[in-house]
Amino acid sequence: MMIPSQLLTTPKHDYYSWVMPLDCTDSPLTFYKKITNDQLKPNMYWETPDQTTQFCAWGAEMLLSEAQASLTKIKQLPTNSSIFEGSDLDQKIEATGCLLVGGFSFDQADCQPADTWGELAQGYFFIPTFIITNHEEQTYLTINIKHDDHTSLADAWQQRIASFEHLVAQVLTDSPVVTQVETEEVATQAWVSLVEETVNEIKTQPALTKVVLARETAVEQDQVFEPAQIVARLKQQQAATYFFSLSSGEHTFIGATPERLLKATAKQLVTASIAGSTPRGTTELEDQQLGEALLNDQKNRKEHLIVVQRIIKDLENITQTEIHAHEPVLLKNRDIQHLHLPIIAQRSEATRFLDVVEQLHPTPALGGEPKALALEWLRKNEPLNRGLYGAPIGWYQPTTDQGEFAVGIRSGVFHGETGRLFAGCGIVADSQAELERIETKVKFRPMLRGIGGQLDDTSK
Ligand SMILES: C=C(O[C@H]1C=CC=C(C(=O)O)[C@@H]1O)C(=O)O
Repeated sequence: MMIPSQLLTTPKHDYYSWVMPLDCTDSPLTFYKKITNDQLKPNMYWETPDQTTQFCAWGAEMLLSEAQASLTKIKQLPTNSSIFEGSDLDQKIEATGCLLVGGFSFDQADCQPADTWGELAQGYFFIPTFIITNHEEQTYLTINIKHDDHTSLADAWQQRIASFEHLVAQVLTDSPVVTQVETEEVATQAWVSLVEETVNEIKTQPALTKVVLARETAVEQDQVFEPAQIVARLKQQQAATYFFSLSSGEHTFIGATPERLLKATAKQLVTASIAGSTPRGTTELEDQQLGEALLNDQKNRKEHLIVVQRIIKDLENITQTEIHAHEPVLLKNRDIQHLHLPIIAQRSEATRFLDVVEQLHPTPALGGEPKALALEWLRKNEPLNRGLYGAPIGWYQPTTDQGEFAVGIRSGVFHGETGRLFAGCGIVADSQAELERIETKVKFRPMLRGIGGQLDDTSK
C-alpha cells in the first residue's frame, strides 16, 4: 500500500494521520487479542455501551505519563498547526485520526506513584501508531506518524504497513486458560469504620453532604492475567456498559463501567448521572420489585439528586444556558441496577472539551459534595491509592476538540499474576455501614466474573 500523495505534498507538520476504510473481517477485539499476543505496547481497547464505537489502539507516537499526563499539561498541547489529518473518506468518522487515548488519575492534585499502578499511577495517554476503529459496523484503520528527521515519511509509512500486514496475518489459536483465582477483600473492617466516621462527619459538618468511599479486593492466580481474555469475558457477561482496557505493557487497567463522564460532539455535551444502587433480582418479579423500591427509596434518591444538581450547575455555568432535569430511570447491568439520568447540554464553539471534563470530574458519584471538601476528606482518610479508578478514561481528538470519557469504575488493575479490584459507594447522612459494605461487594462482581473468580457470597 503506497503512501497517500497528500501526505507527501502537505507542508511539514509534527504528526501525520491518515484514515482509510479497512476491508477486514477481524473485529477490534480480535486485533486486541493479536496485539496482546505480540506484546505490542502501549495499547488500549475501548467500546461504548451501545456498541456503535469500538477501537483497538497500539504503539505510541507520543507518550504522556507522570506529570505529563495531567489535565493541565494535556490542555496545553499544541493542536492544529502541528497535526495534519487526512483520509480516504468523504466524512469524519468518530474515534479515528490523531487521537490521544488513555486515562487521567482520579486526584490530579494528589496522585502518588504506587507499585499497584506502575506507569499508570499518575495518568497515562498516548497517540497510537495504529487504531482499528469499528463505527456503525464499518471498520477503519488510522495510521499515525510522528515526523522524525532521520526517517522519510515514505519509509515510516512503509514500516507501519509492513508491521500491520504482519499482524493481520497472525493466526490466533484459542487457548482458554483455566486457573484458580484467589481473592481477598482488603481491610474490610477498617473500611466499615471509615464509613461510620464519614457518616458522623456528614452529620456534624453541615457543608458536607456526600462522600464516595472506595475499597479494594486483592486477586491472584498462578498465571499472568491476560487482558484480552478478561475483556472478552466481560463482553460476554455484561450489557449496557463501556469496556475498556488500558495498558502500559507492565500494568493494565480494565473495566466494564456503565457511567459516562462526558461525550463532546461539535454541537453537544452529553453526560449522565448514575448513582443509587440495588442488586438485580434472581427472578423477574424480584428484579422488578427491587427496581421499584430503588426508584422510591429516599436515601438513594437523595444520593442521586446530589449528583444531578451538581452536574446541572456545572454545565449551566459553562454553557450559560438553562438545563432541565427529568426523573431518573433504572439502568440495569448484569449484577446491579442504578438510578440513571442522561443530561445533555448544547455546546458553544468557545467551550473546550477538556475544560468541561475538568469541571465535572469527579462528579459526586465518585468524589462527593461539595467536591473540594469531599476530596479533602478522601485525601486525609481513604488509605487506598485510587490511581485511575473512578477517573476519566477514553479518547480525545485535539484537532476537533471532541472525544468521550467514561468513569473508570467496575474496574481493576493487573500486573503479572496479581491484581486489585475497586468498588465504592456514596455515603450520605443516613447511610448504614453494613449495607454499604454489601453494596460494594455487589460492585466487585463484574470484575470478579471477568477474571473467572469466585462469586460465592458468604457474608450476607
Ligand atoms: C463508585 C462506584 O459507583 C458509583 C456509581 C454508581 C452508583 C454509585 C452508588 O450507588 O453509590 C456510585 O456513586 C463504583 O462502582 O465503584
